[in-house]
Amino acid sequence: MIKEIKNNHLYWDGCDTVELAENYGTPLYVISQTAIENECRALQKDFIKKYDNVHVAYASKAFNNLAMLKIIEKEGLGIDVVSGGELYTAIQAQFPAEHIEFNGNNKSDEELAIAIDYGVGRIIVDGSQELDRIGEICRKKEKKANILFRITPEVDVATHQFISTGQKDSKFGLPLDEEFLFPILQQAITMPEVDFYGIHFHIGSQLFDNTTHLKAAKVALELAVRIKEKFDYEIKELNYGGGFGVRYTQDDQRQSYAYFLDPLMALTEDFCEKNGLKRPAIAIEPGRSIVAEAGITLHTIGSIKTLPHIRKYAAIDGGMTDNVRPGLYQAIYTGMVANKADQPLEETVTISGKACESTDILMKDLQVPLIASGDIFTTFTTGAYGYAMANNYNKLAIPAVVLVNKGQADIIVKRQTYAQIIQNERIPDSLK
Ligand SMILES: Cc1ncc(COP(=O)(O)O)c(C=O)c1O
Ligand SMILES: N[C@@H](CCCC[NH3+])C(=O)O
Repeated sequence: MIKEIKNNHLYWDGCDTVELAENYGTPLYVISQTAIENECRALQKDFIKKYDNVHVAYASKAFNNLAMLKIIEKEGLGIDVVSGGELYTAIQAQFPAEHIEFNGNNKSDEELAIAIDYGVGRIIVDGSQELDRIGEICRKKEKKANILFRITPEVDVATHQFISTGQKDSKFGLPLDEEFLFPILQQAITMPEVDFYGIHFHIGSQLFDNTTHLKAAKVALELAVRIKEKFDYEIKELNYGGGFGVRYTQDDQRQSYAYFLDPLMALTEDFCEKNGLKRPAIAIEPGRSIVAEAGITLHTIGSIKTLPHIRKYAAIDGGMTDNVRPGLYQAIYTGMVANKADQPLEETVTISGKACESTDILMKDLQVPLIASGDIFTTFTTGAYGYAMANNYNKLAIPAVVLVNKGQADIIVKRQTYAQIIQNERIPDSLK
């Protein structure tokens, strides 16, 4: 049990969250190592050990730091990175190069050069000019890169439009039009600097229905057939992306990995057999599903305001700076008062952040015990895209992250200091 209630306090992976707040301060991200390991082990069981020639690249954008990458490596998964910064972190964590996949719709020459020098396992090409630039860098360095092309499978998914990525009009992926796509594929097949592995898609995030993955897989498989017909070339790998939804509220019906992956694998095997293709390696890139539910955020309640006949606001010592998702995607979260975990729910409050922004509302009209300044407020399911999207708006410091594991707690990211917030600022001589 990751979540437990003992002595009126919320415990997370064996640690008293009220004590954590006292010891490390708030806001504080608390991440359960056990919960992350459980997700990785579910992927091992339902995918890696169940099927031949498959692998998982954790989409590290969800939560990327040295400790997390060490857990992922220990659990036998690879990673996906999308920037020089994420790649740098992976290199510092000594993450094995061959298990790194490099995505991104605008990789710079510098980023590509670092990736090629380190020898990353795959580069997912997402643009017609990128292939030339990879070729040039590889030529200069006398190296060869394994590449896939990210395509736009033209499926519309049931999620917030801001996190859907596979529709026809998208900044991600290459369009399917053969006139556009085939010359680039031909170039990849003939270029000595790259090994053309295959096709990649990622259709969106926080998905609960497997049918859109299936539709997109069919599009990718049909493309594999067209590539074989046209170029007499069989692709070696298909990457079906991530996007598996998690529980933010009780309304979110989380599905197992098998619910998505079994039909995907069945479709793939069946399609390949019927169309005379050798079944390619299959990769997936889950981010959110590995880490979201492992994480909570602790805040201290400060100012409490009652607007007569309207509502009661309780403000926390963070907000959209440590969790931008409610403001950005109208994301709904659940929470509780960690130091009153056993007490009856007696009032309705709206939890607001402290940023100077009206959209900085974390939860609207939440049922809580009688709330008081100094209470420790917990938000659940903040492990993915919480710390990862934290920002310094209003010059608030990025919170610390503590890793908890069966009663042990360890800081894995220190709280940012005010001095660190302004460390790159300078006053020009003309203003001195
Ligand atoms: C290319 C790619 N792969 C994987 C992911 C991970 O998605 P999720 O966190 O929903 O599993 C994303 C982000 O949405 C992505 O853009
Ligand atoms: N940042 C998004 C997920 C990434 C979507 C784009 N790849 C979220 O918090 O839901």
